[in-house]
Amino acid sequence: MEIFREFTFEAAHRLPEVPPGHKCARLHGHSYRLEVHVTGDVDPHLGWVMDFADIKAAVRPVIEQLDHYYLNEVPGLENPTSENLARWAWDQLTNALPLSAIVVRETCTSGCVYRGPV
Ligand SMILES: Nc1nc2c(c(=O)[nH]1)N=C([C@H](O)[C@H](O)COP(=O)(O)OP(=O)(O)OP(=O)(O)O)CN2
Ligand SMILES: [Zn+2]
Repeated sequence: MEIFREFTFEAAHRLPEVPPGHKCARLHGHSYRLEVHVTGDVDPHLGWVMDFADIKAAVRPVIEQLDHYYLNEVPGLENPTSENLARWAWDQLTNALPLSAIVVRETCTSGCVYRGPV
């Protein structure tokens, strides 16, 4: 079964590789939403895959690197698209959690789903 927990953070970014005149080349910010999905068997006694609190504890140091930062200055996020942010978050968390997906939402209508390297 798959469970998830959602986190939010505020951050600024610009996209350095977009064509000249693209609006996203300009400095701007988002109220990001990061969903961390983990997978596993449901423990028959506890009735859960994992305590949501354990997901929160694992993700906290990741959010602390992002919240109220200029993402372009975070090592590994020099081109902070949703896609690169999802991959970066996966790499940060893959040793701590049995990940199945990372979902990044930049806005209410735009985002990406990363299910790990294939
Ligand atoms: N595939 C991607 N496309 C875009 C990304 C991205 O990370 N991956 N990022 C951006 C910008 O960060 C932009 O701020 C967000 O995009 P967009 O959905 O266009 O945001 P708007 O709220 O401005 O959308 P409108 O509906 O046009 O108002 C761009 N593309
Ligand atoms: Zn943006």
